[in-house]
Amino acid sequence: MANGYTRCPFTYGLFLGTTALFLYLGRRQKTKKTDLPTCDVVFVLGGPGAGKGTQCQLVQERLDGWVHLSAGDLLRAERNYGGKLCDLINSKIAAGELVPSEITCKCLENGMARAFEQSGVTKFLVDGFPRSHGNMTAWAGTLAKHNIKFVLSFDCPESVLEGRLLERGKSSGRSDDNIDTIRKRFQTHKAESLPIIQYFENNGTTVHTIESDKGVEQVYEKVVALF
Ligand SMILES: Nc1ncnc2c1ncn2[C@@H]1O[C@H](COP(=O)(O)OP(=O)(O)OP(=O)(O)O)[C@@H](O)[C@H]1O
Ligand SMILES: O=c1ccn([C@@H]2O[C@H](COP(=O)(O)O)[C@@H](O)[C@H]2O)c(=O)[nH]1
Ligand SMILES: [Mg+2]
Repeated sequence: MANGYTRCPFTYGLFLGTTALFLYLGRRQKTKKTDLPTCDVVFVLGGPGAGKGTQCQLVQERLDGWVHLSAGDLLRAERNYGGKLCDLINSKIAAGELVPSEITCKCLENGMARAFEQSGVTKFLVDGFPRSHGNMTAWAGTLAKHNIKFVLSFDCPESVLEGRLLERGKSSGRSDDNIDTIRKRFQTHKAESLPIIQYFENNGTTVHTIESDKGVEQVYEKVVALF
């Protein structure tokens, strides 16, 4: 039987689109927190497989108050949620390229807000961000009030990184832990992320560089001395 929607597919499409947008925004609203206070932030950088996640986890477990937020993990969670950003995030990660900065910053902002809401924490190890000048600009737009204590940069030869990621790829299930994407991630790191270290050094933010081709506990000894 014909009704208004079958008679006018455009109106029907508009109705569906608007409903989907409201549902999406409604879901986002639940995780949005507007009264996040000024927080302490340490940016943890380094090539793919440099040990950012491993060391941040140790700091979170062993030092009081610090919370690990991996930009990559937050993006993977957003992708897995399956919202309208899913395909874009998925394709960028699988290609070893960077996700648009506004999306990453929104994920970080929501992640910080959630952690604050849950346990009142205000000290964050931001792992794997910023990775480009665009990331820096987006951070300055919405997250500038936070206090960047210092940058922790892990340095490790590419041959070691490649071996670690291939090994991790046997069980990680990550779409980017395969040799082609690993090499693309190295390129992205050199072209877009390494210049950010230089940027911090030139602009008065302290950068601590630690060689991470040592054992996990040896690296941790150097890391913990900075806190
Ligand atoms: N110091 C280390 N010595 C040997 N293996 C390590 C060391 N640190 C981390 N690893 C291993 O290397 C792999 C990559 O480590 P991790 O996930 O911490 O790196 P990451 O910098 O977060 O990488 P990505 O950028 O891909 O997320 C993991 O399998 C981890 O167990
Ligand atoms: O700030 C960021 C962090 C990550 N990405 C994308 O995610 C993958 C995986 O990041 P890991 O830190 O290795 O978990 C990365 O290759 C990018 O595609 C990003 O775009 N911006
Ligand atoms: Mg990681």
